[in-house]
Amino acid sequence: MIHTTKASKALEIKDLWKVYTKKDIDIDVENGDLITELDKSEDAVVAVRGVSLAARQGEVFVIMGLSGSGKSTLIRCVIRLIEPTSGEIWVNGQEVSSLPKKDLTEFRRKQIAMVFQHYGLLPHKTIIDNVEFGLKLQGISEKERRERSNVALERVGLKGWENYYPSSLSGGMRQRVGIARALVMDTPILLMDEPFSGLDPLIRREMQDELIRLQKELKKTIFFVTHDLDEAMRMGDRMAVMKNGTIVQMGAPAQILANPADEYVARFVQDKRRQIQMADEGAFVNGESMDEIPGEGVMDHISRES
Ligand SMILES: Nc1ncnc2c1ncn2[C@@H]1O[C@H](COP(=O)(O)OP(=O)(O)OP(=O)(O)O)[C@@H](O)[C@H]1O
Repeated sequence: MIHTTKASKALEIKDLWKVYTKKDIDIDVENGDLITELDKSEDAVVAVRGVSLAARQGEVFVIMGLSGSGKSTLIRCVIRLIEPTSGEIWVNGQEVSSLPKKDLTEFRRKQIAMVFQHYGLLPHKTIIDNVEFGLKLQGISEKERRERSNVALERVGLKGWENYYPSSLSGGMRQRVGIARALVMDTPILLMDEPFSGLDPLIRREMQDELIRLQKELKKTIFFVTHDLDEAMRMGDRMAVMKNGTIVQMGAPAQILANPADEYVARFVQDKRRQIQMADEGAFVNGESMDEIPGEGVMDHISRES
């Protein structure tokens, strides 16, 4: 069961704003007139506007939205790869937003590992060297590095591939290395920015299953960005839908599907609702039994709502 006490919040974002500006200017986000000005200006982009959310320990929290809605900016602000304009970020009781720069490396090392869409593997290093690279930077002994990297590679199903180079691996396998590289750091939180977007649909599905399996085993808190509703529904315990820098709806995927808050969300979910309605009538979609489609209990919600 998921508890909602303060202590169970692994990651909390409070009223976060990010305004990209060409010039270095002070921005008071409370000043509505200024924000309206900036929205019109060609010299600024208000990418995230007043986002608040909390991911609970051990849950997969998905951020979904169309391209340009602010997902990547938000997830990068969490580890301050991008500096927020204002707002607070709390990770396991620590305020990240006010950490001095010198303490950021230590914070990232202990708390959060990130997996990107483009795996970012070092082409001239072997798979095992890629996986243990972060540990090496931390000065961990070679013996421990090897042991931990072997465990991580085994977890993602790449035992036996230690001494190959990234160029010998398929896209799916490279992303497994990306995940192993994050797991080996042994952080309680994983940030994943469209990690499976570049993969073929079948491989993507396989990777989603793999991550769900790993999640059950390791119980990490995962903050997962995607623009794909199917993926959001498969992966997410809860999800937030972003539009133009704000969260327009947040909740369990089944609830959102059943009761979209506005037209934007409704457009996202309409195909899925149709699929589920067809499944209820015993249909198959894309050759797949609809039993495979996640969101148990959704039809109950839908029929109650419609
Ligand atoms: N470095 C930057 N400088 C200026 N504007 C930026 C910068 N990075 C992103 N933006 C703008 O901020 C807005 C949000 O972009 P962001 O990449 O966070 O959205 P996204 O939902 O992740 O989109 P995508 O899925 O395409 O990556 C967009 O209008 C984008 O053009």
